[in-house]
Formats: sequence, structure tokens, C-alpha cells
Amino acid sequence: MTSNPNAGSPRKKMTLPRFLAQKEKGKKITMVTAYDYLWAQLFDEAGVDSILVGDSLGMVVQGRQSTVPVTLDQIIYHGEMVVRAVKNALVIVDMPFMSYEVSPQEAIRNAGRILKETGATAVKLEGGESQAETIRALARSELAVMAHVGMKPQSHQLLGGMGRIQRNEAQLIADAKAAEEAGAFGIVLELIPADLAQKVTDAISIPTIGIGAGPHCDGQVLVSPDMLGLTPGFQPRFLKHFANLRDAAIDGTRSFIDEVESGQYPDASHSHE
Ligand SMILES: Nc1nc(=O)c2c([nH]1)NC[C@@H]1CN(c3ccc(C(=O)N[C@@H](CCC(=O)O)C(=O)O)cc3)CN21
Ligand SMILES: CC(C)C(=O)C(=O)O
Ligand SMILES: [Mg+2]
Repeated sequence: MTSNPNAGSPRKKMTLPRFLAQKEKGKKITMVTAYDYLWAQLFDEAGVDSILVGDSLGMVVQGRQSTVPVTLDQIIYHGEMVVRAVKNALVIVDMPFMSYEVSPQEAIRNAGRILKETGATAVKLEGGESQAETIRALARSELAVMAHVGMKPQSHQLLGGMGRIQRNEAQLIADAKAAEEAGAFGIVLELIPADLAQKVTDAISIPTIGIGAGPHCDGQVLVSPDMLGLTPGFQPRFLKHFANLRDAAIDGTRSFIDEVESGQYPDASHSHE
């Protein structure tokens, strides 16, 4: 076991000021994705700081090839289920592809819908420098917004593939600084070299949350089904399986099948008089 000074201490409700303060205190921020009530309740109880209703929904829940087809109505439907389950974690909802790119006005309207209809605290959009005007418009409307730079899955066609490591240092620093200056409260850094993520993290005063971005970020995010070993085909270098739920679930299901077929289940103790 790793020693964790916070283990067992009662969790407080995560707020935006607390989220920001964790960078100053050097306390790592934890974030996982969730898409429904069942799992969100479990992650909140485990004590994660933040839950992201990611547009990875399209891939891990809907079985699509990318995040691009996810719609605003779908992310709102899932966001609402997650918020209903959460007591302490900060809930952030991804803005789907084409829900913020057309104009800052449209982004405000759509982010407003997400926050009003789900009850989440914040939204996240992909981009830094290129979306600075939109980030500023959202922040001015008092909508909490997180940026996402490095590998941007919604732009996978332009990047030439979903898993391409991003190494353009000048662009990454410019993206992070532009997002901070425009009013983002945090930035996801996806698939960038560890030394570069450290430079970005040191260059700004808002927290960086890494995925495939090394140990120097202010926090870490993983797609929860990946983290728990439920997505067998997906094994990028950054991913660690913290549990093997897929085997546990298959074993349990096979036991059910065996016991029903053999007549072992239900026995008298699982039957009503
Ligand atoms: N299930 C799931 N997990 C994720 O982390 C995730 C999604 N879906 N969908 C949206 C994006 C896409 N992500 C991806 C997709 C592919 C790689 C990948 O293939 N990475 C390899 C190759 C890197 C390279 O050498 O260019 C790796 O080893 O990291 C990484 C992240 C992260 N996000
Ligand atoms: C991987 C995280 C950061 C994300 O954007 C998602 O799950 O959609
Ligand atoms: Mg996303």
C-alpha cells in the first residue's frame, strides 16, 4: 500500500476554490470519468476529488469509434444521472464536439444548458489559444470552464490518429497561458511528454490535470472503465489497471449461469415460503 496521509479522513465537498487551492498546497487532485448514477455514487464514496462526465462516453459507453458523434442532449442526460449520485466530488461535464466552436454566444447558450439541466459545477472544452475567446466569454458569464490541451480527441482526424503524443512545446505553453489568461479554472493535459507537462504546470497558476502527461501535473485523470480493467483492448503506456473488474464480472456471470443450469440457484434460502 502507498502511504496516504488523507486516508480515512472525512471528505469535504469539493468546491472551485478548494480545487484551485490544492495546487498551492501541493496536494494532488484526483479525477475519474463517470457516465451514470451507479458508478458516480461509487467513485464519490471512494473519495475522488472530481468526476468528469467525459465525452469518452461515445467510446466506452456507446461503442463508437470516436468522441465526435456525442450530442449535447446525450451528455446532459448522462451528466444529470451523475450529479444525482454525487455528494462531495466536483462534477465537470465535457462540451461535445461542435457545441462550442461556432461562436462564443453558442458556447454560452450550450454551457448554460449543461449547467442548468445537469446541476454540474463546470464544463470542459478542447482547446487553449484557439478557444481563448470562447473561454473568456464563458468565464465572463460566470460559467466555470476547464480547458483541454495536448492530444484533443475531438480533433483526431486533424492529428492523424487518436493516440498521437503532442510535443510542440511553444504551442502547449501558449495554449496553457492563453487558457489561464482567458479565465479557465484548470487545464487537462493529454498525451504530452512528462518534462513538457512539468514546464506547463510550472508556467501557470491554475491546476493541470494530466492523462498520459507524467507525474508532475497537479492532478491525474483516467477514464474509469480503463482504470478498473474493463476495457481489455485498450493498453496505452500511461494506463495502469487499478483493478481487474472485467474478469470478476465475467467469473460472477459464469457462476450465475452454471448455478441456474445445474439447479443450485435458487436454493431454499433464496426462495420465499
Ligand atoms: N477508453 C478510453 N480511454 C481514454 O483514455 C480515452 C478514450 N477512451 N477516448 C477518448 C480519448 C482517446 N484517448 C487515447 C487514445 C489512444 C491512445 C493511444 O493509442 N496511445 C498510445 C500511442 C501513443 C503514441 O506513441 O503516439 C500510447 O501508448 O499511449 C491514447 C489515448 C484517451 N481518451
Ligand atoms: C480523458 C478525459 C480527460 C476526457 O476528456 C474524456 O473522458 O472525455
Ligand atoms: Mg473528453
